Amino acid sequence: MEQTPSQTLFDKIWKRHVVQQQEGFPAVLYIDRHFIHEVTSPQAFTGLRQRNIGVFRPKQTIATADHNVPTVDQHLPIKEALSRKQVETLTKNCEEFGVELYGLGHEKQGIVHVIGPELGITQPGQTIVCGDSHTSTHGAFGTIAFGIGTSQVEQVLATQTLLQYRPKTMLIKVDGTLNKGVTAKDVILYVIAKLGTDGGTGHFVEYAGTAIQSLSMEGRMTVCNMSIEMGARGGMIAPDEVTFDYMKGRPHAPQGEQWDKAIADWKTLYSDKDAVFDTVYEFDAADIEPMITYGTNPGMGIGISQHVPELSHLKETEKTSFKKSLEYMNLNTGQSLLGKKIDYVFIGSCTNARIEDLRLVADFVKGKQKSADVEVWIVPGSQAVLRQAQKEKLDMVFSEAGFKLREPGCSACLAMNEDKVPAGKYCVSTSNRNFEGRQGPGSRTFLASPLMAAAAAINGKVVDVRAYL
Ligand SMILES: CC(C)[C@H](C(=O)O)[C@@H](O)C(=O)O
Ligand code: SF4
Repeated sequence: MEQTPSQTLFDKIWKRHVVQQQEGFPAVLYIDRHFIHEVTSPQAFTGLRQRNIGVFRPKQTIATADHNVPTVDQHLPIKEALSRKQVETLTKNCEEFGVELYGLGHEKQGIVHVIGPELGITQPGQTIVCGDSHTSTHGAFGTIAFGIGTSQVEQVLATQTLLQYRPKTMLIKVDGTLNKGVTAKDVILYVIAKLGTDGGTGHFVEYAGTAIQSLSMEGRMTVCNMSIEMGARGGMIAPDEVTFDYMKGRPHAPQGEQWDKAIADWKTLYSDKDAVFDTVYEFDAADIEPMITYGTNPGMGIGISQHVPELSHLKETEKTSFKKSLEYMNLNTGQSLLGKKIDYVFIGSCTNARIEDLRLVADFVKGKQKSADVEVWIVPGSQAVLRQAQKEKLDMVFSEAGFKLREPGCSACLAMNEDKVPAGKYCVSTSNRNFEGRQGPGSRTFLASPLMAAAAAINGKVVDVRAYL
């Protein structure tokens, strides 16, 4: 009998989902799970309506309201007109087309990439799409998960399939033990700083190696979440015991006999020993220190003991945008960020607003007080995270420290609601993007881990968290 050639994890999942493939054309790919939110779904539903067609498999689409929701007084009508309209439109569309909605006030509401995994809707081996770039988060479970545009949202609603060219594959291996104070967020900020914001272009990444395996599911989600920030189509990690333990008993996870069957299948989801990737990078965990970004893209990151690069380190073509970026941030080349005074701290987003992140922060700030000059927002990723935080009395720890625990949503990650960092102010943020104006017009963002953010909140300036552990 002919032996199956070695396959990557990506190929194994991809092949299972190809409905049709003609040479030279995109594959027709079956989609297991489709998440939607209020920003990128309205035109898709309008398109269906215009063509007089329904949602082909409504049970495979799950909706939540996250980008435009306020994070205080969620029980009241949304004040801001545009946000209110977006959320109302989503509600109407879901009702009309028979899609389950975890809307504002629903106990399962939250950021789309937080609730999918938390409810067990995201499962190893699936194909998952959403009209949102950070759909890559779900890859932490060993799925092919990626963001799509609104016209593709319409395609998936109508057919449960998508036309896709097979991307190239990339292996990013991080071996070794993470240093004290170094978290999953630092790992991915480090990788992006090394590869640049276009380092992953055209590729689907698989993260592997002992440092990646040592991460919790929350940590793995943080890593996969930011794959898109280096231009990759998505990121994935082979499922293992950590994955299965996380999945077990979740509301939508398989039960009983189905569970055993699922586990047997999920155990086959890994890249074969001799599988060939188009591109391979290897890193040593020992080289990674707590990271911080200084510029206006997530690739502009440094270890906290390092300095903003000198212009002489850059290619001629990079110099202009680099200078513009530093002007926006009001920083200088060669400068250390240590001691830089800050105004806001945002602990939230689909990168770092899971219960583990909140626990880490609470553990660090317990018995400490925030700096009087800093405003601190903690925005849980979901209602479930909020409830769990309250159950564990983390809310008390936060309020004693002067941190405000708000209600779930995307919030100041992209400031589509009222949570905006004012112009010129500095914010240490656990989110994934530091673009110009991302957290509000003129706002300045330092991306970092929840630990680094918590330490900045207490000290009122950028510090090396390792000095406080
Ligand atoms: C609004 C949405 C389309 C967008 C995305 O695709 O990522 C947002 O979630 C973001 O993080 O910028
Ligand atoms: S939390 Fe931020 S990155 Fe995540 S989906 Fe919302 S806006 Fe996008």
